[in-house]
Amino acid sequence: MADPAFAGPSVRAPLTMAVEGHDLSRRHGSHLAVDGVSLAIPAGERHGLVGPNGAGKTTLMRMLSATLAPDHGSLRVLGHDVTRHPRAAKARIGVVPQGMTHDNEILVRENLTTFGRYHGLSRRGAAARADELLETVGLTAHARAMPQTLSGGMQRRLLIARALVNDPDLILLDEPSTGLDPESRVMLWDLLDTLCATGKTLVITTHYLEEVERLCDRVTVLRAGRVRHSSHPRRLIAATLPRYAVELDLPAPGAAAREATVPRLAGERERLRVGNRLLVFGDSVADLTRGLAAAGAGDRLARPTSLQDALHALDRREAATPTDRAPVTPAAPPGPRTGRRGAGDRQGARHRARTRRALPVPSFALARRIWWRDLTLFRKSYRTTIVPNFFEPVFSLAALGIGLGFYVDGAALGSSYASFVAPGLLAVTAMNGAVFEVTYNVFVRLRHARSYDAAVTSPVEPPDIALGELMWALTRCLVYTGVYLAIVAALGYAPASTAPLAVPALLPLGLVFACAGLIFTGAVRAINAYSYFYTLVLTPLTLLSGVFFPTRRLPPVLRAVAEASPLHHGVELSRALVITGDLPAAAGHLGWLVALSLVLLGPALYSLQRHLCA
Ligand SMILES: Nc1ncnc2c1ncn2[C@@H]1O[C@H](COP(=O)(O)OP(=O)(O)OP(=O)(O)O)[C@@H](O)[C@H]1O
Repeated sequence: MADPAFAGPSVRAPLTMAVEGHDLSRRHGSHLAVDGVSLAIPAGERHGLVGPNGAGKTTLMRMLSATLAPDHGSLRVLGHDVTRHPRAAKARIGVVPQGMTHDNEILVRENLTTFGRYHGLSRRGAAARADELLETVGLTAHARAMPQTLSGGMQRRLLIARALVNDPDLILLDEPSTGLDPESRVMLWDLLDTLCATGKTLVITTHYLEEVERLCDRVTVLRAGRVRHSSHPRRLIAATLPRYAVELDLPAPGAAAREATVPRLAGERERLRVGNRLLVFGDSVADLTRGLAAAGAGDRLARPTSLQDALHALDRREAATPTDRAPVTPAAPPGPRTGRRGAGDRQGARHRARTRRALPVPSFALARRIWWRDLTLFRKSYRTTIVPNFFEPVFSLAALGIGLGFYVDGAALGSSYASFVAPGLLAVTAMNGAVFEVTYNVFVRLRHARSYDAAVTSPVEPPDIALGELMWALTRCLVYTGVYLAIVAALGYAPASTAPLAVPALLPLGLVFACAGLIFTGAVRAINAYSYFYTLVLTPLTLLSGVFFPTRRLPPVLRAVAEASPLHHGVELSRALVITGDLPAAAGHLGWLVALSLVLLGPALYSLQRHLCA
């Protein structure tokens, strides 16, 4: 826990405000998704965020979770400036996202232990916390299931458990009850009540407004990225409509015309048509009931006016008013404005530049947690991945080095053809062992499974993920080259005493290709693009970089290209250590590979940033 990455203050000072956001804006491309929102949420409050689809709720929630920086404005969450200290904020936040962002490659319980590790828990601590939370959300019996085999409601409960792993002070729930059965919803509400009783702050977005009435101390209504109203739900209702409502059906078509035919009820103060229903509001149940009886609709019961009714009424009034209405209750005192639109655009752009999140420095401690997650997966699936990686070079050596080599005059090469090919294939093994992990596997986690989306809601940042995946790629490189070299040595094709050095010496070659693969992964949109990477880059390199024949046999231009390639340097490095024991030659190639890997490392570490935190 000494690593500053797990940067939550060890003593949690009492806070009065959990969220303080001033004039927050965020664009997605040209679309202004959040537009000048100010939000002040006291610690311990249960705050609802509601609004129609596309209102900007999720975008705002992502800002609160410190995974998306505002373009403009200032935001402090739990006392931390989220653009400057996102890790410290995230260490104390729990996020239940809208989408199912489980890690579908590992078990239900491992999802929780892995996430606990991202939050800095020890292995034992993470395991104990996982068991406790599985019990809390009623998933103990499914601990060893794969997440995608759970029902939708159970998967959502798993997301809720994951959000609680770090015992957060602020819990952000983006539509948490979607897909839950009524019993699970009540269970969720009870759980949230229990959490709030311990002083936690909740921010919840939902389309179930009765949930907001039931759960929230305050509701903020967003529309088109702006705060329209912010108030206690019951105060908002009381300020908008009379206390009671009755609903009458207006059969379609022609509902609008039928509305006019419904006579005014006794006790009616206001009416509102919503679809094919007419809502009639009054201050007294007795008066409305009498009015209904008089109108021949005595089977209808008056009910308390709901938040949904109030929002319908407010929408209607706003639509009927040409200018924007002021909010019923301001959300928070607006912060210093710096010219958000019109003539202020240039100033806004300057401010945007200031509020952009600084690129985080990768944390080795957190990268190690990503590496550990990959190891967890590998322990389960190694039987399927190990075969191609271990045996492909061995088969190539048998077929080409030994089989085809029978017909090749070794005198021209200075050794048998098999001895010539064996160290070349060692370099190819290092390249392939490293590159596969950061291409297909990372692509799927980034674009399809979206498991990294979950990781970045913990203190893990995109460069930590990139570094962890590079470390895992190098681990594979080390294991595969080590085993292959042992086989080569057993067959007598590694005569030099320096041969064992080839395994660590080829790590920079693995790093070059892992970095290149990761940069490619950050750039491509479709998985099909890898066929170009493999067919047009890796295959020609394998065939032309001196693995199977000396590059001097190539035409001059092709030879110059082949000899500049990192694989060629890896092949020559491998031969120098495995066959001739020529350390100065090996050092030259090694230096070249180290230099190239250092050049590629920076872009590789930040290759996932724009996907995950932008
Ligand atoms: N990554 C993105 N790229 C481009 N546009 C986006 C992106 N994310 C959101 N938007 C757009 O920003 C607007 C606000 O989206 P957001 O998801 O924040 O709304 P929401 O209120 O959460 O909607 P819903 O209730 O449907 O979840 C929408 O118009 C949406 O299309």
